[in-house]
Amino acid sequence: MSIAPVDDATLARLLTDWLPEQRWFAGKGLELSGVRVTRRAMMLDDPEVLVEHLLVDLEVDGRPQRYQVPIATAPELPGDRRAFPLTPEGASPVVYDGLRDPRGTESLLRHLGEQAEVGGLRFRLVADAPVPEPTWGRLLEGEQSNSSLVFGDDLMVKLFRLVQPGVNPDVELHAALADRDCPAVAALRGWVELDDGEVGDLGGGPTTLAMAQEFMAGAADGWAMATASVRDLFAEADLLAEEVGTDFADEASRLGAAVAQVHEDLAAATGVTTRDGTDLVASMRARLDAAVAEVPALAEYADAARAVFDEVAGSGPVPVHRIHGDLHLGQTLRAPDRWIVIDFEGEPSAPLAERRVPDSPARDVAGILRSLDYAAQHTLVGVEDRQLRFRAREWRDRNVDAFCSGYAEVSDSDPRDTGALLRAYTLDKALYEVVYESRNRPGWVPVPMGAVERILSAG
Ligand SMILES: Nc1ncnc2c1ncn2[C@@H]1O[C@H](COP(=O)(O)OP(=O)(O)O)[C@@H](O)[C@H]1O
Ligand SMILES: O=P(O)(O)O[C@H]1O[C@H](CO)[C@@H](O[C@H]2O[C@H](CO)[C@@H](O)[C@H](O)[C@H]2O)[C@H](O)[C@H]1O
Repeated sequence: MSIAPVDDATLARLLTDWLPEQRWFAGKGLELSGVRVTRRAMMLDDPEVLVEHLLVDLEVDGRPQRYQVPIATAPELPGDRRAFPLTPEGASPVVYDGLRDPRGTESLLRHLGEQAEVGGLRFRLVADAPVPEPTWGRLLEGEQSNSSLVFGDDLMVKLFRLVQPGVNPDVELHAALADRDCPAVAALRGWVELDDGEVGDLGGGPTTLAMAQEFMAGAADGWAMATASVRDLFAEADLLAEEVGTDFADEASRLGAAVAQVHEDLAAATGVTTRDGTDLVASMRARLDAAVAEVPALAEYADAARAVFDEVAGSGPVPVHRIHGDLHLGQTLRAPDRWIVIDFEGEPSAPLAERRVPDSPARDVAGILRSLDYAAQHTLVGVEDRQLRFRAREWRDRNVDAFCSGYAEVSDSDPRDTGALLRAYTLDKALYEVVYESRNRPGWVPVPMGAVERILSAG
């Protein structure tokens, strides 16, 4: 017996309740309206299950967003796993998350292996990529803005949830880095794209929907490693940082070298130009104004912060090239043999055109320096222990130095020599973090607020 797909209007109604519950939904807590299914494509038409690919348009607080949502429709939920149903209990047929159906994920991999064109979706492998053996995919359960499936032990496919017209920078920059044989990223294996005349407003060219890349089994997250090192230092009251078994300095130095390698290769692959200092700080000034408006406690720092940005504005042209753009320790992985940098998508909610503007590598360096400060300080919010505070600063300064030394071994510039520029980017990131934390983790606000104060008092 064949299964009938649920109609568009019913789907839109089900999605209105279901989307806000999804981890990757970017409009949490905001008003959701106007949910419409604007595109449907059949990915698997099996007697036991239908798997469809949907593009869903909606408004979040009055602003348009487009998501891709694979769904499965079947007589019943797949037995042994949580399927995240859209339909209420007892409904028949059931509609549920298509990425949680093994038959659905296997069909996705089969399309990729065959470089198929299905319902207008083009599945592509890079020239020398191994053709994957069909198998089902396991969905990663971390806090992600996208959804990643792992197949076997060496392939990962990430679906970009928010769909914007054009090539996603994650695929674009992984491809550029692959051309340079950059060792500090996972190998790009393929992608899925849509060249869509039907929807009309996708822009005409290819729009990236997903990226396939090498899965680094057994890799450790940079943030997890750094925070484990800090915890161990705090537990060993009598030892210096270099005497603790999990001292991070050698790793920080290797990470610095890896980030510098990524920058060298991005510069070579995408070209170096210059931007005037005034242009470069325009977004920093705007962010400062918006941050002060949202978090009034920042007002007392505003004049001093403006002076930091003015210094860069008056400094003439600054070399720029494509960079990562959203780098922090959570975007780094320590594979058994090397560090790699992941997730070159940039800030998913920013327009693609903005994310593709060349910028100074100092922005990425500042991202890691801020992250090292976070790793050292975030457990000490509200803790008065002066000894621990001293040790946290010591850990941070030691690892900032190690990271910069490692960076300077590969690059022809040492981040510590880029004074005013690095200071401006670090301040800009700390201001962004004050707003981010006040919205998401108010208890953590003192971490970036302390950094704003420190950066400005060091002037
Ligand atoms: N190539 C990879 N190999 C192994 N794990 C990876 C790889 N890329 C990403 N990951 C894991 O998946 C998580 C999410 O990846 P990421 O690219 O940051 O997704 P998102 O864009 O959703 O934030 C990472 O935190 C990391 O743990
Ligand atoms: O989701 P993204 O990876 O794009 O980044 C957002 O969330 C990050 C938190 O996960 C946030 O990072 C801040 O906290 C980190 C520790 O949890 C710390 O390592 C970073 O240095 C700090 O900026 C990031 O700012 C935000 O954009």
